[in-house]
Order: sequence, then C-alpha cells, then structure tokens
Amino acid sequence: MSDEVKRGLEGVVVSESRLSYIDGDAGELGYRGYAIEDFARRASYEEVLSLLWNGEWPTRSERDAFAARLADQRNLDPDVYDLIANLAEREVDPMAMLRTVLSALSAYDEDADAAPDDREANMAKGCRITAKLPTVLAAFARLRDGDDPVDPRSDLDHAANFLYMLNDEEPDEVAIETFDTALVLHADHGLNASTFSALVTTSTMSDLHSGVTSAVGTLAGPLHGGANQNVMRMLQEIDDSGKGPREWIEDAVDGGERIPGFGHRVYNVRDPRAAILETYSERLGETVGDPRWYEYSVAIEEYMAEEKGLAPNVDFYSASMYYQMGIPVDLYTPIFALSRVGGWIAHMLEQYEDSRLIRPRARYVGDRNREFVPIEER
Ligand SMILES: CC(=O)SCCNC(=O)CCNC(=O)[C@H](O)C(C)(C)COP(=O)(O)OP(=O)(O)OC[C@H]1O[C@@H](n2cnc3c(N)ncnc32)[C@H](O)[C@@H]1OP(=O)(O)O
Ligand SMILES: O=C([O-])CC(=O)C(=O)O
Repeated sequence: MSDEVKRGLEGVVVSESRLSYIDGDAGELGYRGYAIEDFARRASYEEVLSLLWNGEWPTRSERDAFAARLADQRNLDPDVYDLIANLAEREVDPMAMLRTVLSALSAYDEDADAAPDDREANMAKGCRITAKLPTVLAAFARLRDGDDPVDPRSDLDHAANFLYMLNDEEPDEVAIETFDTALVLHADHGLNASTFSALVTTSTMSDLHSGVTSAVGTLAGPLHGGANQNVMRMLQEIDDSGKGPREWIEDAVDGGERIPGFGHRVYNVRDPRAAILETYSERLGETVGDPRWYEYSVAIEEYMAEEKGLAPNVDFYSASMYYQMGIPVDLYTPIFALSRVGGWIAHMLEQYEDSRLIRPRARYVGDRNREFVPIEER
C-alpha cells in the first residue's frame, strides 16, 4: 500500500461515472455525452434533470409528465414555513438556513423509512427535494424582508416559478431564459467537492437527504460555490473604491489575495460555462443600460490572464448576471444549490447501484510508543 500523500486528492480517480465529462485542458464539459454548448440555451432545467437521472433526453410527453411531477411537490408543510420564519427572524446565513431546512425536510418525507438504496423511493425523494428547495429559498428571502411568502404556481416551469415566488411578479422571457440557462449550467460537474461529500455520506448507506445536507454544507465554502457572492462583493468594492478595475485588481493580487471566480482544480483554461454566462451578463448590462459590472469583469479577466495566467470559472460571470437580475447577493450560492441538487442526486442514484464505502487513509506523522501517565500523576 503506497504512503504517497495526494494533498486535496488532486488527480485521484476514485470511481466511474456516466454523468459529466470534463476535459480540463480543452475546456470541454458535457452531460451524458452532450456538449453544454449544444443544449444550454435550448433544453430546460427539467429536461436536464431528466437526462441526468434517467440517462436520455425526455420526449415532450415525458418532459411534461416529469415537470408536472416536480410542480406537484413544490408546497411545504406549515411546520417547515414556521422553521424558515424562525431562521429568517434570526437573520441566519441563507446557506445555513438551506442546510437546516433540507435536513428537516426528511422528517416530512413519506419515503423517509425506505431502504437507502431503493431507487423508486430515491427518485420520489429526489423530486420532492428538488421541487421544494426553491420554495424554501424564496420564502426565506421574503420573510427576512418582512414580506409574506408567495405560494408556488404549478403552471410555471421550475426557473420561472422560483423568480415568481421571489419577486411576487411573473418574470419576463429574458429573465426566465437567463435563469433557466444558469440552472442548466450549474447542474453537474463531476466529482466536485460538494458532490464528493454527498457520495462519502451515502457510501455508508446513509440516505439521500443526509447526502444532500452534507453537500449543501460543502458547497457553502468560498473555495467552492461561495465564490459567486464574493465575486459580486469584489465588483462592488471596486465600484466604491474610486479606482479602475485594473488598478484595484493589481493591488489585490500584489497583496497576495485570492481573487474569487478564478482558478480551478480541473480546468487549466477558461471554464466553458463562463463563456455562456458571460453572454448573459453582457446582454443584461446592455438591457438595463448599465454595462459597468460586465466591463469591470472583462477588465479583471484580462488582467488575471496576462499577469497570473488564470482564467475565470463558473462563479465569475454568474455574479454580475444575477446582480443585474436584481437578486440579493447572498442568494447566489443557495441558487447554485437549487441547481446542483440535481447533480448531487444523480451521482447518489448512480452510486447506490454499485456502492462501496469511501474511506481513504492519512499517513500518520505523529509520535508513537509514548508512555501513558494517569491523570493523578500529570
Ligand atoms: C464552482 C466552483 O467551485 S469553481 C471554484 C470557485 N472558487 C473560487 O473561485 C475561489 C478562488 N479560487 C481558488 O481558491 C482556487 O483556484 C481553487 C480552490 C478553485 C482551486 O484550488 P487548487 O486546485 O487547490 O489550486 P491552488 O490553490 O493550489 O492554486 C494553484 C496556484 O494558483 C494560484 N491561484 C489559484 N487560484 C487563484 C486565485 N483565485 N487568485 C489568485 N491566485 C490563485 C495559487 O495561489 C497557487 O499559486 P502558487 O502555486 O504560486 O502558490
Ligand atoms: O468541479 C469543481 O471542482 C468545481 C466546479 O466547477 C463545480 O462544482 O461546478
């Protein structure tokens, strides 16, 4: 058994998967063999979920049935609204809220007692979790602002319904397309840290809710999903500083800061999702007549490429895009979770089919053979 330490498990292959293909040198990403550029703007989040969970694109009638199944599960138990209201009153961080409420949802799940690897029960749980998370987040966002939650509408698709519940207003076509594409692009990405964390949890034959709860906690960190809100805070700091974006970023880099939205464990080139999200960020800037956030982003990208050889990841252009949609900055990471939950579930479904306990080792570098001294003699 080798004692070589692979810090951060970099480059270690721990399993096989048919879900997403990533070529980090070519900057390519595909779900189940389909390149994201071919479907990101043309397939809805519901279709992508169906592809990830079932292996094939749904036909129109399959898509409609699946979308209706999800739409049917959007309501929350009144106890869950009470929990969200309590957390909103305490002004907890939205990711901590999401993690807490997600865990609580298992208490209300009618398949809670099913065997952890029961595929039918897991598909049903997966639909309920995915359908309820947007209701949870929108209710929280409204309650903390002193507004009543807006009931979900079953006649709206997943993306449109979330924006409707958040703003109490039907979104326009541009907002729906933008948000739906963001959901599609964030849905899966190989064994990223949060997906891996879900898989570690369910490799013990723990249940789907536990896996998703572990994953939300992992996504929250600033090195992973938490980076998107830090990107927007950086753009706001630049705006407030009175400095140009290039000058600001140069000072930050010279000061040894890590720039959110740049660098990646797998991509050595530009993240292909960033290219698509950039077009939406640019378009929204033009639509609202304020290209500032997009222009700052472009200037930062140029500097980072020239001076650091680093390219943007998925969290970089999504920040200015969500901001221009009027979404509160601390909701960006929970929105990432609303999408990635589909990928987490897909990976757990895949793993349950052929599961083995995930249990690596650490090389022990501490003392050995020390003599025990009882407490009375210490
Ligand atoms: C959805 C996602 O999770 S995408 C990633 C979101 N996270 C971020 O955007 C946070 C900023 N980025 C980072 O911190 C890193 O690039 C990570 C965490 C994404 C990847 O980390 P790792 O693969 O461990 O790379 P590592 O931290 O070893 O970085 C390699 C080198 O690039 C530098 N580097 C990497 N990212 C950045 C950055 N954002 N800003 C400045 N320098 C950076 C490191 O300082 C390091 O330089 P060194 O070798 O001279 O010390
Ligand atoms: O794959 C990763 O390590 C991070 C990432 O881009 C994602 O989870 O979408």
